[in-house]
Amino acid sequence: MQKTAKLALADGSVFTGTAFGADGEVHGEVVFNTSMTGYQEILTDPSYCGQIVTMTYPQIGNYGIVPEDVESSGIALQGFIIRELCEIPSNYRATQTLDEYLKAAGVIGLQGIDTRALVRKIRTVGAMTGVLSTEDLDDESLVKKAQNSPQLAGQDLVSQVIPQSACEWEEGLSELAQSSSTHSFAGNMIDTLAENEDNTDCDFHIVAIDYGMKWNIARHLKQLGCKVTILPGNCTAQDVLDLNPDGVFLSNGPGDPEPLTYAIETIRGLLGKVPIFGICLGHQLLGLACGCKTFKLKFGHRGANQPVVNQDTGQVEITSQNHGFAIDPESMPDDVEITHINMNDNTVAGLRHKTYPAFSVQYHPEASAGPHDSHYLFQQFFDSIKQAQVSS
Ligand SMILES: NC(=O)CC[C@H](N)C(=O)O
Repeated sequence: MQKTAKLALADGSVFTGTAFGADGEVHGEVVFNTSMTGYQEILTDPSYCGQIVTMTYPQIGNYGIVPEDVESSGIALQGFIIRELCEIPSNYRATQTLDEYLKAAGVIGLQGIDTRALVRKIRTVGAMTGVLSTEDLDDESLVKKAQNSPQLAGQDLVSQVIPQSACEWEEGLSELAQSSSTHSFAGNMIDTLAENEDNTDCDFHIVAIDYGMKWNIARHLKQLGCKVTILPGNCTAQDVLDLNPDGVFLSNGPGDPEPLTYAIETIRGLLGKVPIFGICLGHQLLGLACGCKTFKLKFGHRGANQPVVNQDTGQVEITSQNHGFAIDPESMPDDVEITHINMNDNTVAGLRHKTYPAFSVQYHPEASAGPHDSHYLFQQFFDSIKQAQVSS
């Protein structure tokens, strides 16, 4: 029998549809993702912690759930909203339906609402707090709860998703990922996998600081031929330096970067001592450590076809993105420069320190899901480590 579920937003609107996945009630910031595929990678991306995610693509679940395609050990997002759930997936790799997966993970799903209307509202008003419930179906009560839910800005959500302890990461890219990368159409980009042949003579040690890292990033770092040690996002600069790394990677992660003062302090303690590469939250934290400020975007960038222009080459990369905050270009000190710009709204998509070997991007070169145009950034990190060894 079909069960009703409702989404109420802080602006007073209520969307009524059908429940799938688990029962219950959650609150979070309601955001949308425009990717046509990749719902499993989105569900398991820890950067969505604290958010209720709506997919704009109209049918979700049609290729089921594949155990090898997860990006972390669980689901950190609060709730999942779609137009239509596919109940009979068609995929030889799938072992479960999306409905079964969300039920087992205790995540509430809502389907059958007008997701276009919801997305247009978010685009007009901005990302808002909302409540998703299968228990309380009273509109007035739900709207009140949505209005009283905590705002995402100002919270430290990283502490909810960082690993408990350090570990060594051993897994490279899967055969499937390698073959799809080799056959990608990013013809004029440096092919990371082909370049790896040259990396085998270098025994570099990369420390990846994990603020809620997507596993495909760790796989890419391993694929460079490096030893990869993962440290929890609350580590100190001394913890990192004690491992004597050749390079430090700063991961993606959830929420507002500004309250993460411990992470900013750690990065300040590493700047100039070791080459640094940051992705998404890692990019924002590197910017903050260099003296930049961040601000909240109206509704963020979440999707797999965000065009970014590389300021060095003039080439456009089609990128995978998931962020709600960005670096304020006005706040950029003289020793930091912009390397990439988002072509949709001209926001900062990449930066580099002018004297220290440190660079970062606001988007996701590891894709998962998304295009492979930006894989070259991993090799760029490797090359910056090599360069630092030569000049030291
Ligand atoms: N994917 C990420 O690392 C997201 C960064 C940050 N939480 C933001 O929303 O802007």
